[in-house]
Amino acid sequence: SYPFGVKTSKPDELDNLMKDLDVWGLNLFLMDELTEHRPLTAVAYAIFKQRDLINIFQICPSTLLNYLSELENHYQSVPYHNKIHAADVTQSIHVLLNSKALESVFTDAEILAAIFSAAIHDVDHPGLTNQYLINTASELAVMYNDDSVLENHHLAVAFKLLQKDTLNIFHNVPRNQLRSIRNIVIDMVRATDMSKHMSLLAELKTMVETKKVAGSGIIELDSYQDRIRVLKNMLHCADLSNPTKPLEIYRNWTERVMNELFMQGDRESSQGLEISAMCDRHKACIEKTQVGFIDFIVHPLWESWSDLVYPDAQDILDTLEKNREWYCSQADKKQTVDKNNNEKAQMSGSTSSALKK
Ligand SMILES: CCc1cc(COc2cc(C(=O)Nc3c(Cl)cncc3Cl)ccc2OC)on1
Ligand SMILES: [Zn+2]
Repeated sequence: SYPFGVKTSKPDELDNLMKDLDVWGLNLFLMDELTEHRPLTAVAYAIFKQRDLINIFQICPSTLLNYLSELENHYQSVPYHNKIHAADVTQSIHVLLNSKALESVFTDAEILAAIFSAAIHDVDHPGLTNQYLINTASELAVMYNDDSVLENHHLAVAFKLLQKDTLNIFHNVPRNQLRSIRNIVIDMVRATDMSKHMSLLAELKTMVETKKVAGSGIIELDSYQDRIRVLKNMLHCADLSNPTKPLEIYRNWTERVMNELFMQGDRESSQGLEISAMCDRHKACIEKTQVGFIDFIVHPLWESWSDLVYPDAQDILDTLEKNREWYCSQADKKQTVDKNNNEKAQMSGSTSSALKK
């Protein structure tokens, strides 16, 4: 049967899982299984329906399903930057948009742009970093002059698909409104480039310091610049949300992203290139990498976001801090094991040499 626009052999289980569409920590790996590997189409369609975007923008349901399906087909089967990640970021931004502090702050067009941006933000990702594509003078790097190469490519692929009449979900959107939606989407997806992280976080911190709040606790965003700053940071937070999810889900994402980075390291090694940071499967310490990732990137960002929407993101921040402690204890445990093994190796080395004498 076809509930939520996708085929499933387990309609009741899928129906049950979809009840958690608004919950932080929805299991998108289970969603992938129950939708027979169409998690993005199922999740994005359900969100469009729940937010009434289909009626508000007069979107033809079959065109929406065709577009989402085609978009999903253009996600490559790489370990991390695949359609499950796209579904995860789409569902995550959907939950962030529901923050009480942001209630009725954004227009329907801004909400449409945000959900659409999340769904498309990594389409046709090759499982390689911008730096690798630049270092190897790849087609994409030449096409985009080494500037946010992947992010520009994701945008171009997603908008190219819209040029087909059977896929153009914006067919009935007034031209000037489509113009502003396209500008927001381009700004948001370009802001997922990790090289923009520090400037994006600085903008968020400034907004928190100068935050204007109505009596109700709802944030007031007067200028377009402020609104787009919040939307860019929102997608960036959703993109960096793995460490804030339930531990077993987080650990699955860690395994996937490290596999993808290690595969790139293997390629670099076989091409005689220097292996990029974190990409050497023989040297990386996965637990330490995650603790560093949280301490230097993820926690600073989520601490600022939780200040902006205080107190709506407290539980998310708590989970992040608990997960950090778990990876830290794992790193310590690994350190102890390695130390013991080294001591044993030395012991056996010294005893065996003593025996030889
Ligand atoms: C900077 C420290 C660091 C950490 C890692 C591996 O950990 C992770 C890294 C990322 C991660 O870097 N994701 C990412 C984003 Cl948000 C935007 N553009 C490119 C990428 Cl690769 C997403 C999830 C992770 O673990 C669950 O690689 N480098
Ligand atoms: Zn992403």
